[in-house]
Amino acid sequence: MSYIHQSIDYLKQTSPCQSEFYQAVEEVLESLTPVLDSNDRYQKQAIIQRMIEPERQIIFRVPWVDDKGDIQVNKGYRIEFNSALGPYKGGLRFHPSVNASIIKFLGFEQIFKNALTGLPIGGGKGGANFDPKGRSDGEIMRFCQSFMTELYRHIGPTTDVPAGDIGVGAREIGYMFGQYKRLTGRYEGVLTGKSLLWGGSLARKEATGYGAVYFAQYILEDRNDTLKGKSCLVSGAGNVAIYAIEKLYQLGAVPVSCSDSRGTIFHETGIDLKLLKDLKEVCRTSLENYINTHPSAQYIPVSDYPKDGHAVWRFKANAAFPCATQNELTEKDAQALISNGCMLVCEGANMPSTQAAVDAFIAANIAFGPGKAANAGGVATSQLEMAQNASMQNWTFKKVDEKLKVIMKNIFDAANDTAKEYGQSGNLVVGANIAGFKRVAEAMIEQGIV
Ligand SMILES: NC(=O)C1=CN([C@@H]2O[C@H](COP(=O)(O)OP(=O)(O)OC[C@H]3O[C@@H](n4cnc5c(N)ncnc54)[C@H](OP(=O)(O)O)[C@@H]3O)[C@@H](O)[C@H]2O)C=CC1
Ligand SMILES: O=C(O)CCC(=O)C(=O)O
Repeated sequence: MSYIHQSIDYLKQTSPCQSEFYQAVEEVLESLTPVLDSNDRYQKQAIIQRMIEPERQIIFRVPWVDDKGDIQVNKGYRIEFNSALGPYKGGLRFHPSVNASIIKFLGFEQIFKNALTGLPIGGGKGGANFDPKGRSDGEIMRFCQSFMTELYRHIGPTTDVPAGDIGVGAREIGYMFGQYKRLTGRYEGVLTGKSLLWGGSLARKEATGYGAVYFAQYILEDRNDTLKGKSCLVSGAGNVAIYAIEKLYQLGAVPVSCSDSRGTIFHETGIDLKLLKDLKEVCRTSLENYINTHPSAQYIPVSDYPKDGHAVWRFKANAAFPCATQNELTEKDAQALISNGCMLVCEGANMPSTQAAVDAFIAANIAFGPGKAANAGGVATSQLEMAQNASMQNWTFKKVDEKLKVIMKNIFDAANDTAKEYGQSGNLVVGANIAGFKRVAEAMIEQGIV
């Protein structure tokens, strides 16, 4: 049995029932075969065994009182996965589906993503199985305060710096920061994605979506093409999807869809971005309401989705940007996109395509930007927020956006050049995994057996 398969077997025995985590690990390890075969230092140093085991896993009770006076209890997580390159860095997800498998897959992806940015940040992730939907502002605040009442002792501006993810935006970061400050008496850059009024960075809110579209632009540039005039399917209707749509418009593309957990909107003439922001950022309501303003758009409720996939990917378009959640794009969806002439898929979300879908894209020579490279603009800009906090500066939007573009170009070049170096030209999955891995592995070797 190969070294890689032994490692995966070991993982399955020691961390049972964590399918998303195995999926993320298998995808990375399979790409590393040529590196491991050509360099036995990594095997001698047990780099893979060390990399797939988090440095620290913190799991805690989050008790809080709802508006009816009833006591609720949730499960909180912070997985401090790898600090070879810097303080643990990665978001917090509040969603009822959160469990150890999901947080570990996200934390594992974060190690390589953060390495690709070239910035001094290690990988971590956290969250809770808390469902913010339908909760009042007071309930959200009490939950966030209770969550931070345990988390605060594990984090710090030079040790572990959480941020947002699904279900965690500026409001939740605000409540958590307030509680951290109250508990520690310190006003410091311990969280990113903060409000612009008190320590946030301009362009952080936009960075993941914008970054994914810049990444798509660099892929196309390399193929002597552009986004101009291209129809684009986008899934999701949250932070990443909204700002991907905004940047697509700015670059002359036509985003024609968005989706939330209840349904999909397809609007052939282009998504009404102002309305989308109003529905999701201001009213926090369902996309169903979109068709009240645009009766010519189509709304497909989840109950009408194909059994083996997501309605959004069954429409015809030139490009696709999955920006909602993991495994939202199946093999059948990939086949539908390919047969409808889609030529680019760029992942704004973390691991949105199943492994079979990724294999189908690579086999069909579709330009494919994997999430850990394409959506790294968010965490990279979080590091720019940390740099501004540490130096007590506020940079302009233009300055941050310019840095973001350069970082995304560097990530594209690193993944593209590494793919070529290992004889897999154009395969950015292999290129990103190897480039990220080597940076972390070399740092781990230099730091000894820890
Ligand atoms: N925010 C960031 O900076 C970064 C985020 N990411 C990744 O991007 C993705 C989206 O995150 P973000 O936009 O921040 O999150 P948000 O909470 O802002 O938005 C998530 C969107 O996806 C929809 N969604 C979530 N879960 C499901 C599900 N199970 N089925 C269908 N739709 C779903 C939500 O629907 P509804 O509106 O109904 O809740 C919402 O529209 C995630 O994979 C995240 O890990 C990656 C890098 C950075
Ligand atoms: O901004 C950050 O620190 C984290 C972003 C994130 O969670 C991610 O890249 O998936």
